[in-house]
Amino acid sequence: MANHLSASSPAPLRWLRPDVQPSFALLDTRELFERGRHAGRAFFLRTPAGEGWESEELLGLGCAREYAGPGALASAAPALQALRQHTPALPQDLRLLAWTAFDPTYDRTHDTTWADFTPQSLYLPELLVLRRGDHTTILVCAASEPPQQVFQRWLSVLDSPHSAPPPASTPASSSFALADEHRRFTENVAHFVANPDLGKVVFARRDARPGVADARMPAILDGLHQRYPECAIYALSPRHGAPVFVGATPETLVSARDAQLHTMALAGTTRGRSAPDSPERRAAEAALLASPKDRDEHHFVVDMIASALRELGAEPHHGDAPQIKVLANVSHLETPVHAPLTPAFGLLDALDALHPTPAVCGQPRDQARQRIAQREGFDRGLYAGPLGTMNLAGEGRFFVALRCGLLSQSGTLLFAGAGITAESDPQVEWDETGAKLAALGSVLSQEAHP
Ligand SMILES: C=C(O[C@@H]1C=C(C(=O)O)C=C[C@H]1O)C(=O)O
Repeated sequence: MANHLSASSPAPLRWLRPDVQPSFALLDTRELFERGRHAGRAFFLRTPAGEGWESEELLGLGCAREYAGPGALASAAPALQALRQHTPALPQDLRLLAWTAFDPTYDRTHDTTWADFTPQSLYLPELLVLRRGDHTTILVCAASEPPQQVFQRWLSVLDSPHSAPPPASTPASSSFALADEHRRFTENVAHFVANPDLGKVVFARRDARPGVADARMPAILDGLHQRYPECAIYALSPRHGAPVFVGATPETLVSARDAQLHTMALAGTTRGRSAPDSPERRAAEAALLASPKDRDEHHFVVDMIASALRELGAEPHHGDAPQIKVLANVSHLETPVHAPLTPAFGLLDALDALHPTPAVCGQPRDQARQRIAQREGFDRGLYAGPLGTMNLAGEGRFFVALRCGLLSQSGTLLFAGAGITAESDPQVEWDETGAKLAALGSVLSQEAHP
């Protein structure tokens, strides 16, 4: 179970690097996620090569130590330093896994969709499996039990293909009138356009899909990877039997590696209604590059990222004009932003300063976040929040959890949003969210009729 530690009580951690490759090391990481999630917390992340990183697959099972609750990420640095001091020779390749809700202060009283997910967590899993090409690293961390015992426990879970099905989980969509979704979203957009009192606001909406059979999880993760090879594919189940938050995101929130910080502005979207590289998609991308509405929407994000980094003491660099990021379902405007890291700030400081960018929230940020909480009508939970991993040297990669859904046996709740400015058209924005929902939606439909 998780133990909540403050920096002042840094109990030493025990760890183990098994010297024999266990039998499960031969199995697909997605299959291990499926087996492991029936026994405890499970986190899967497949990241593409880029920003100085090789592509890798990571699986974290269980939780040996957790820093949870408000400000968990922002205030973690001293706690981690204490942990390193009190646990000699902690391996550098150990990973902390983390997520933050889009709005950790959102009042969940009337919306229990995300009840299983603590709004913020930074934690060390009990079992970490890291795969890069043919190379697999396995690390075990233990808070109180001997690490060998923790390892044996996970071995017996992972060696058995017949994991017990989870108990019936909270029906993800039960408390919502999804029928109202179109009316609420388009009214929100129309209302904003009639009185554009902010530069930009991002409104989201949901959709539901039927449940998928339990054992289909590995196939869903594989389907996402096949269709979105340039995206980070993620799945998180916070405890035994909880719903699984799953998605394929194209958006890096922040990455720190080799003294360089990387982030991006990703905003401005075209559906193209056709395959990447088709003449029709190319024409839509040219129109996107020339669209003042999309360029405006994009520039809010570039400007905010650059000024947030400058406030941290960084010197950000980026190109003058956006490029096109092509995905199977949509194309986006993208501006990569880089900055040398300095001793004055680290990855978690940058994450705290950048989230939420106007790509998922709006500008000015606080007013936009308030507007979303007042008008959107549901808890975004982890949708549009940061999700990623970091090593103990402070290098890591965090993504914006987009193109996602909350899967339970009773159904899947999908989430997507669109940047709204004074020039927005409600139905066009609705259609854009439809194309974004299809990222996971199309893979789920394939899985329903394999
Ligand atoms: C909000 C989402 O996507 C974000 C909004 C975009 C836009 O408005 O054009 C584009 C990329 C993302 O930064 C989403 O996928 O739900």
